[in-house]
Amino acid sequence: MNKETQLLIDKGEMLPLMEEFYTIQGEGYYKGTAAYFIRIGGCDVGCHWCDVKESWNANLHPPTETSKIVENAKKYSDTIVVTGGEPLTWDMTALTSQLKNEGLQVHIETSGAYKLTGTWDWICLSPKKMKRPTQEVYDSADELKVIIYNKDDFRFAEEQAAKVNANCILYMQPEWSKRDTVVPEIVDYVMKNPKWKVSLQTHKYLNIP
Ligand SMILES: C[S@@+](CC[C@H](N)C(=O)[O-])C[C@H]1O[C@@H](n2cnc3c(N)ncnc32)[C@H](O)[C@@H]1O
Ligand SMILES: Nc1nc2[nH]cc(C(=O)O)c2c(=O)[nH]1
Ligand code: SF4
Ligand SMILES: [Mg+2]
Repeated sequence: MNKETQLLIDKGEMLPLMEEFYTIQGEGYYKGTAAYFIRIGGCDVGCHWCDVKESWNANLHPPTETSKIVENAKKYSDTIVVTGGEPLTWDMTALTSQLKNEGLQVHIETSGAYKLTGTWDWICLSPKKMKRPTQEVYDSADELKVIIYNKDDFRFAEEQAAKVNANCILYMQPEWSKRDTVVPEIVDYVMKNPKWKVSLQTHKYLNIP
């Protein structure tokens, strides 16, 4: 990559764009809502069950001008979900300020592992054991979405719930490959601990992106 491109990426004026698609938000609070997804490449958190491992290597995704991403996205939806990869790998200031200038609602899906940049209407924090979220993300998260893969994840979920702000909505979401065993455990847990809600990856049941 040439120096000029690297400089623009450092400033958030270019981003490694993996894919973009108009779909229905499948997960969490906005489940069922039409939204345009911008998936930015690059993540070194390393979840072994990650369902988008192709996103991890940023070098495989073309550096794309942030202004072009915005010009395109605004044609599709009033609600934009920025995901990845881990979007907070990059400076989200330019992307979100341009999306906000277009009057769009801007949501993020993040592990919270890196510095919180950008202006967000909705922050979905999905914390990971390997790289813990920053305090700023705990303080700003609108929803906490803990992925349940095994029994220890219930303990981790409570640990994370103790760190988020009081208004944060709490979700447990089954890890997809473990859903048959984990869903009954989540159902039981949520009935016993009703501060939690269930989130499913409904797009996978609907066979949409
Ligand atoms: C692919 S991640 C990208 C955004 C960010 N890196 C993060 O982890 O929040 C988007 C969402 O999918 C969740 N996710 C990834 N793989 C999953 C799986 N196999 N089953 C259930 N949820 C999964 C993540 O926890 C996160 O909430
Ligand atoms: N439909 C749909 N909803 C989603 N919610 C979060 C997703 C993500 O990968 O960040 C996702 C996704 O990939 N597709
Ligand atoms: S943090 Fe997100 S993108 Fe990165 S490996 Fe974990 S689930 Fe995948
Ligand atoms: Mg997904």
